[in-house]
Amino acid sequence: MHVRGTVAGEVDVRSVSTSYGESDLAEVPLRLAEEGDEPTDAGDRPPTLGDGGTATVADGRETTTVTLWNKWTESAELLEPGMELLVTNAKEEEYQGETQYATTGDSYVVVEPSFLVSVTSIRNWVECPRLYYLNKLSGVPLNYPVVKGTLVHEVFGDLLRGRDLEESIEARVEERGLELGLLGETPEAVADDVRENATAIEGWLDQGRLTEADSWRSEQLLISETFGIRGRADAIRRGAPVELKTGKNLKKEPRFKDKVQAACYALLLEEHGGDVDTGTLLYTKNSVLDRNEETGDLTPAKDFTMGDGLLKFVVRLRNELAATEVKGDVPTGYEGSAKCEYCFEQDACMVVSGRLDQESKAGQIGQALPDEELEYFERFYRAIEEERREVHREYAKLWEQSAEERADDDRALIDLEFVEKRPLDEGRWELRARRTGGATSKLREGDLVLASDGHPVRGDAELARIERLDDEVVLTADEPVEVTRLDVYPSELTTDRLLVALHDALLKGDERRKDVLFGRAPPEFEDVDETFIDNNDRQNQAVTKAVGANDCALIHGPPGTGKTYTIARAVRAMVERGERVLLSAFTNRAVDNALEAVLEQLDGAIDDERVVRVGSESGVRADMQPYRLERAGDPDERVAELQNAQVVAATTATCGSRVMKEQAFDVALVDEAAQLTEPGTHAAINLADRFVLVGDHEQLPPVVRAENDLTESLFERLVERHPEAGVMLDRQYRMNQRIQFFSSTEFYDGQLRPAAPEVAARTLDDLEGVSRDALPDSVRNPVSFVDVEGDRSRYTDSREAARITELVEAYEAAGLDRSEIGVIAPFRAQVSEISKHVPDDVAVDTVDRFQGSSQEVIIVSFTATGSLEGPIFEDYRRINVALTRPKRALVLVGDSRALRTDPVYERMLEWARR
Ligand SMILES: Nc1ncnc2c1ncn2[C@@H]1O[C@H](COP(=O)(O)OP(=O)(O)OP(=O)(O)O)[C@@H](O)[C@H]1O
Repeated sequence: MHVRGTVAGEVDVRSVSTSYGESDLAEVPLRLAEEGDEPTDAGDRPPTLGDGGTATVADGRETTTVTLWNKWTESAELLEPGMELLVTNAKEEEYQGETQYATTGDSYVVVEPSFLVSVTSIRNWVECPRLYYLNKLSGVPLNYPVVKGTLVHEVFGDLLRGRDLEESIEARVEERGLELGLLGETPEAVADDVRENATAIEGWLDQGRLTEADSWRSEQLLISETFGIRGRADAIRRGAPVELKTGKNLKKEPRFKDKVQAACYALLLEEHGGDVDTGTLLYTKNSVLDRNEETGDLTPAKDFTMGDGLLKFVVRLRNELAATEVKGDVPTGYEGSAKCEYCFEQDACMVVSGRLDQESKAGQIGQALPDEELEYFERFYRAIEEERREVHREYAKLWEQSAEERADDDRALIDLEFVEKRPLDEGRWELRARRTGGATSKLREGDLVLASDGHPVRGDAELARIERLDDEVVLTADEPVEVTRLDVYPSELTTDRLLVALHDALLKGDERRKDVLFGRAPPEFEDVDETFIDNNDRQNQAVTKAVGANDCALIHGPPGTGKTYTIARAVRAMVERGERVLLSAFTNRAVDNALEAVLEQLDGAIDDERVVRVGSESGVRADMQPYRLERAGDPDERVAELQNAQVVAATTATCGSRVMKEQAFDVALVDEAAQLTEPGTHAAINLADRFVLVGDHEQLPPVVRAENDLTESLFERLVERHPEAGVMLDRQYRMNQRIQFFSSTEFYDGQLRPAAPEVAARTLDDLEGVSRDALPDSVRNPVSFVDVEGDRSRYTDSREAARITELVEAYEAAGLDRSEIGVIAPFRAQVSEISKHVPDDVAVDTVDRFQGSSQEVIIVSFTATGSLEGPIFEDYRRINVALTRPKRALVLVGDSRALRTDPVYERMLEWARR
């Protein structure tokens, strides 16, 4: 029986005498999880307690005592009230009329099981908890051993999938052309190096194949909901894990930390029904060594027996890590037994400890950062870790939510009909499935997803890339899965990069930059005596500031005010001054938009080859593909392409990649800066001497899961701190004057004005073949309100949807093309509801997907009836975005009685009905 619940009080740890001698025990008061809080695995349900049995009832749940015996007391010592605890295979005991539980010889004790620790983290932790922390802060750098290790792993996977050795080496080395170029390596030398390692693998595989019973699977993504561990095993042979190490090991036994890693996979496999009693470590370098020079055991493959004791030890290690993270503690190194004098990272460790003024076993060197910087670091470290917890909750939803719930939440595509699996040339697979029903989802072409045969955790699942997504789904994956379901794969990559950006900004950051960021010095500007834009004063001022900034400039651009145009003009001016420019933004779409405008501005001012777009093939828009930096190929050529580029465009996330982190720029221009968290902004501006942030803090805030310091952008903070560094663009080129009015008064102190009379006066009549006279009276004006008494559902409104369908038809009848109409709704459910009724070429979506774009006509569905609990669009900034998308006509559809209960919406109603 599994017992799961929340620690409800202090844990009592003590020793007692038993018939076996002295034993340790810990008594944990536990508030049991209710049935239904738990995954619905039959048989493993939490116990239902009978009437009489239990001691106290808190929060309507039963509190009981769970006794953890012997070594598990180590995990018990980590517990604090409020933490989650899971005990597997517990036994039930009656004590003074109360039902209690205790561990048995088969039990595992898991602290915070929903904190999903990666196998790599556990491996780092066993080496040294402090090392684990340092790795988190500084990320994986671009260096040859790392790249070589990746290559050898890739070739190993290829060999297992039956690819020819030479073909694999050649292809894999070619794929990493750019990285190898940056490292100054030649393909020949790298191929030799990889070949040496791979030969060991091949030889060993050939031996292995002698046995009939050998069954292999290359890489497998495994997630354990019981142990709270996830990872990707290099290979599974006859159900047991095989781990590849590119180093040497001359001992008979695998290294302890490697065993720990293999044991993690064993736990994962056992949860998936396996029974694992051995593990294999393959030290590829061993086979290269010269027998005459080295003594010891040169066999590359080392098997070991996976005892129960090791598996339990690994779970305790994991518990240590999870408890530390959940409490928000920083490891000191004293938790483990590693010796600092043997550690390669000792110096780095001391520097970080010294600068962040942290206790550490290695000691400290150097001077601590100023207090405000330390406070900033700690605040954001905590915020990022909270964000990570939210990502972990996303993982937990993979098993906590039913397939239908996930589909409704837009996190999965379910009920696919498997069509076929087809082997591809490189040993990979193409998987095809048909969509049944018209389900929409967040998933997009190019996304990495969990493809499964029914359940992403309990079934057969593998990471796959969506190649095509229409009526049919086409995926590529390393292993064939009979796919019937796709799930959004939560990723910690973004969180990891935020942490590294924070670390780099504070610990490697320039002092002058930090003086400005922390308000210790005002930003400085050079005089620039040149007119860049002659028909718009503020735009001209903005470019002047951007060009003349020694530190930073801030361009505040309300909707349609020519932000992109201004950025492009500034980039041209910088390029003409011979500067190297990084062009960045939060989304790929914004990067491509800005780049398009820059190319238009540059118009031959520099060679096309000197403009480079860094991003994945699926992320970059089709018309920008010619500028996309190809990663594969000849290292020298690839690296020259990047180094010679004078303008490099990439998302802020990509700016945190290993390749981009090696680049340096004179200036970084960041669009959509108000949508970026502070560390997210650092990722881009860390790479440049000066920076220009462009955005609008009255539109969408940063996209984060947790509610904390990450919700305010660096842009917004700096606009407040250094108003003198900012310029607000005030002329808009988009909206009819009536449309613009509400947003201008409500959000921009009435400062926003039409840039020209033609803009102010634009109506649908200007469009060819469109006549407003053909429209119903109620929507003839540029702004109108259509009152619909709602249907009282929470997230949908069928009456509004029906009315919107009629409106779309009316616009069409008046001569408007359907693609000129956009419909915005606050909830995904209402978006689906409306999409069912209106034709496909009408864009229907939530506000977030409309930011940065515009349409001739926008219809907003408010989806509220009766009373409002708060702003419908969560945040007034969202309504600002919705109302400023149209150029010529805006129709608000909603229940006026509900809207009137909120002062902002009430003013909006007055305006719309005027
Ligand atoms: N100074 C200018 N002179 C003439 N046209 C301009 C000027 N500035 C901007 N425009 C035009 O106004 C339109 C909107 O400009 P742009 O796309 O740069 O706006 P934006 O502020 O980036 O929009 P959004 O708020 O959606 O991000 C474009 O067609 C652009 O060419």
